[in-house]
Parts: sequence; C-alpha cells; structure tokens
Amino acid sequence: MLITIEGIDGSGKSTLLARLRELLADLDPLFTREPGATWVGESVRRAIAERMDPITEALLFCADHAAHIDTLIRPALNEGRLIISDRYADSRFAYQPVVLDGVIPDPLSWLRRIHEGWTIRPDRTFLLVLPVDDAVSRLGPEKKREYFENAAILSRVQENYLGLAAADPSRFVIVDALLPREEVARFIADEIRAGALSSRRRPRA
Ligand SMILES: Nc1ncnc2c1ncn2[C@@H]1O[C@H](COP(=O)(O)OP(=O)(O)O)[C@@H](O)[C@H]1O
Ligand SMILES: Cc1cn([C@H]2C[C@H](O)[C@@H](COP(=O)(O)OP(=O)(O)O)O2)c(=O)[nH]c1=O
Repeated sequence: MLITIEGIDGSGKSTLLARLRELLADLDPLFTREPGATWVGESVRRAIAERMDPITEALLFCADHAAHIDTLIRPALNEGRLIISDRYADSRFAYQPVVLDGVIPDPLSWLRRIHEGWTIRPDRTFLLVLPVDDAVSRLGPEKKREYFENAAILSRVQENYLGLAAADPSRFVIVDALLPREEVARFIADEIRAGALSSRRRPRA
C-alpha cells in the first residue's frame, strides 16, 4: 500500500513523519521521500541550491521520481510493504506549474505527459493545508526569508494542491495543519492503520 504526505513548506510534514514512525512502528512501514530517496535526489537538491533553470529542475525531479519508483517503490509494493512517502508526484503537479508559469505553455499537461505510463498512483494522499502566513511563520529564518518575498508562490502551490484533491477525492484526505501536531499525527496514523488492515484483506488490483 502506498501512502503519500503532501503540503506546502511549513505545513508540518517532517514533524508528522517523525511521529508516524513511532505511532506505526508495529506495521513496519517503509518511509521514503522526494526528492532524495536515491542519488538522483541529491542531484535535485544540488540543482535547487544552485538555482538551475526551472525546466532542468523539473526534469531532475521527474528523474528522481523514476529512480524512486524503480529502486524502491515498485519492489516494496511487490513485497506487500506499507510505504509512506514524504512528498511524491503531487508535489511536481503543485509546485512546478508555478515555477514554470510563463516558461512553457500549460506546464501541468507537460508534467502529466512525462509521468504517463510509468508512475504509480498512491492509494491514499494526506494533504496538510493551512493559511500560507502560518506556514511561512513556522519556517526557519533562511526559508522564511526566501518565502517571505514569495508567499504568493506558496499560495499558488496550495491552490494547485487543492485542485488536485478536488479532481481525485477518493485518494486525497485534506487535513487541517493548524490542529495540534499530536492530533494531526494520531488522526493520520489511525487512517493509515485502518487502510493497511483493510488492504491486507483485499488483493492489490
Ligand atoms: N501542528 C503544528 N502546530 C504548530 N507548529 C507545528 C505543527 N507541525 C509542525 N509545526 C512546526 O512548524 C515548523 C515546520 O514544521 P515541519 O515539519 O518542518 O514542516 P515541513 O516539513 O512541512 O516544511 C517546525 O518548527 C514544527 O515544529
Ligand atoms: C518532490 C518535489 C519537491 N519540490 C520542492 C518542495 C520544497 O520546496 C523543495 C524541497 O522539498 P522538501 O521536502 O521541503 O525538502 P527539504 O525539507 O529538505 O527542504 O522542493 C518541488 O518543487 N517539486 C517536487 O516534485
């Protein structure tokens, strides 16, 4: 079963995932993330750090996703593992259309075409949502500065996320990221546990 956690920077994903490791330890989930599960992900981080052009960055994120699926996601699903990924393809469809706006026509369609035929759809996606000002206020000084001038970017990213959720309501669970962190973690852990137990009774389609 493949679970993904999504949300804008500052929505609480890293905090949540650390707590899910404790709450779900008995299910022995495989925790992973994008970017970064493979060495390709390290090249993505370098591209971000060196502020490469948005097309190069987008294609590197896609290459990271392909390596992630081939080396980790697909083998783990074949073994029947529960996988929890901190970010996944929806981050591409939420962030890149904003940074590619004006660079190429209809970036979302371009990105969807790149993923077609080889990406693997998550079984459930938890989307952490909160007012952007609250997210920016939670970020560390360096990210805060970076996003302070660009809070509008995070607003557009979150709007994209909400559009993705509206288009795929059976997969997305929208979570109020302003709730206390323990409440967020326990709610999501319970949802994952219920899904994992029911999926064990149902062969993967
Ligand atoms: N539910 C919450 N309520 C208040 N603060 C939170 C909550 N979740 C996380 N935080 C704090 O917000 C900051 C960013 O959280 P983090 O997990 O790093 O977000 P992300 O990984 O989504 O960027 C951290 O200082 C964290 O302690
Ligand atoms: C996976 C992914 C992340 N991102 C962005 C979201 C973040 O701002 C940034 C790094 O991801 P992030 O998960 O925030 O890593 P870190 O916590 O180490 O900063 O990359 C994309 O723009 N597209 C993607 O496909």
